[in-house]
Amino acid sequence: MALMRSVLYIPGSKARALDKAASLPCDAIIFDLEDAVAPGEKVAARDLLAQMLSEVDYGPRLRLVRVNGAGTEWGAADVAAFADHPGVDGILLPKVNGPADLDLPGEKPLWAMMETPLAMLNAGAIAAHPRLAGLVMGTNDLLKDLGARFRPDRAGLATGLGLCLLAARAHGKLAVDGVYNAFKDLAGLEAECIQGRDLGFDGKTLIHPDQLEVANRIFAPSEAEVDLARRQIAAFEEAATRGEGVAVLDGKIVENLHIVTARATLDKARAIAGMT
Ligand SMILES: CC(C)(COP(=O)(O)OP(=O)(O)OC[C@H]1O[C@@H](n2cnc3c(N)ncnc32)[C@H](O)[C@@H]1OP(=O)(O)O)[C@@H](O)C(=O)NCCC(=O)NCCSC(=O)C[C@H](O)C(=O)O
Ligand SMILES: [Mg+2]
Repeated sequence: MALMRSVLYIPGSKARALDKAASLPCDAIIFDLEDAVAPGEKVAARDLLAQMLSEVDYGPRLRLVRVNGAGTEWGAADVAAFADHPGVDGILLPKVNGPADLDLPGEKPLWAMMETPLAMLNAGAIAAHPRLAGLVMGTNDLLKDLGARFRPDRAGLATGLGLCLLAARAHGKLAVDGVYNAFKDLAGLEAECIQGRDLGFDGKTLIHPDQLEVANRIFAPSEAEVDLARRQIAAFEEAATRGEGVAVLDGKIVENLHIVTARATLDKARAIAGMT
């Protein structure tokens, strides 16, 4: 099972952070060449990143490179540098507007930043692209393009978040929530992680190592959820021995669909345990 609870952005220009990431408890890393890297550092960052990804062992962490957009002077060379790089698991494309933006050379899985109004309207077609592995919300750019304002309840983002989740799930793809900018405000991050988890996201993109613990905890099944999943499966199997298709547990019905969720919960808990 692909764990994506915590997905940490690291500027491709920062050698110290690139090195440090190999020991950080994140499920995935986005090595960023786009917004986190100043124009004057783009070429040097690409070279540094290519070298680090050849030399550093990032263990089980999924390694994604966010390249510059196709319309920039760096985009094509970024794709060429990483399309076949053995240290890279996937390419993350910024400001994707539609499925044609995913027609790239190479065979690596592609990830799409969902951060423009057009991407929201084309979310289904983007998620259906055969090379697309997952969607990553770019909530800063989306707020900017919508002319909306940040609010703790993320009302301005609700439609976009919902459309992208629907698209991802309709096509069996992963969906990762956007970043929480105030990286010292861990209580605010926790509230936003809970919201994203309850909407259905697989995890959260992060910008600072201090945010990892919150995302790893909130996007993992709790002990109570694991216990409930075990008891639901036991109750359902026991009902099945009596020829019944529905069990009752804690005053609530348990049907086959709940068992699918219960098994997924246990699979996720096992995958997390296997990481440590
Ligand atoms: C936000 C930061 C600029 C803060 O940097 P800094 O003040 O240097 O942090 P600290 O001094 O607290 O750092 C402590 C140590 O941790 C390492 N560190 C910091 N950040 C990272 C990181 N992201 N990954 C790995 N390691 C990190 C420092 O090197 C220190 O290490 P040491 O010296 O050994 O103690 C900074 O955190 C940062 O640059 N974050 C990433 C910003 C980024 O990537 N932004 C782009 C992605 S978000 C985006 O683009 C939005 C999206 O597209 C949208 O539209 O929404
Ligand atoms: Mg963005």
